[in-house]
Amino acid sequence: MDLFDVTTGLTPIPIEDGELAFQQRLALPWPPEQVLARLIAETDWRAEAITLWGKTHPQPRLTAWYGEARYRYSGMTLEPQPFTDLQLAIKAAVELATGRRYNSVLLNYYRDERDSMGFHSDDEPELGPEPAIASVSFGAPRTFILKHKRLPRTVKLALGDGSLLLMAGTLQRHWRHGINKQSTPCGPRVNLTFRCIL
Ligand SMILES: O=C(O)CCC(=O)C(=O)O
Ligand SMILES: [Fe+2]
Repeated sequence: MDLFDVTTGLTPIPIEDGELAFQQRLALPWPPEQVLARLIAETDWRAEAITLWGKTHPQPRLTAWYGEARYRYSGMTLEPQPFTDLQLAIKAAVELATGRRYNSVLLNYYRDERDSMGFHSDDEPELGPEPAIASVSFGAPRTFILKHKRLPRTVKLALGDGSLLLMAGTLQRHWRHGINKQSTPCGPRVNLTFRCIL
């Protein structure tokens, strides 16, 4: 099956050493601002700690892990909570749009312009060698930055309200991605990355 079949509405973004595809607006039964408000209110948000240079800090955003599988990253094991009805509805729309199945979701809540996500690859062994990771964003647009691990290449994408970004193929092996703090004030944003834990 062609991952980028035009009938999915996903448009490939040409990139070396990986696959990326983008859809401005994922088809959902509710307007994105309603989904954002419900995700903020209904998610069991956690302020996980990170250790940098031997010092422990709260992560600069809130997170939550839902679905059917345990997840280990950065030395933490996240026990999942069962998918909510809203997450299942978003997951169904994402599966239809991407032609792939997912069994888990990581939610990130960027409360304002000061929240961020450090550069990383989603390359944990339990995701498999060429994971499909579907990223859905609600709320304030933020700039998603991809940096190649060896080549001097940077790709910037504005991930707007209700958008869908699919990362696939060898992308995680060759690129890191992250979201920087920004100086321009902005409202809240919630991002969901649907994954398939093997
Ligand atoms: O918030 C985003 O767009 C990125 C999220 C991300 O990279 C992740 O959850 O692994
Ligand atoms: Fe990521």
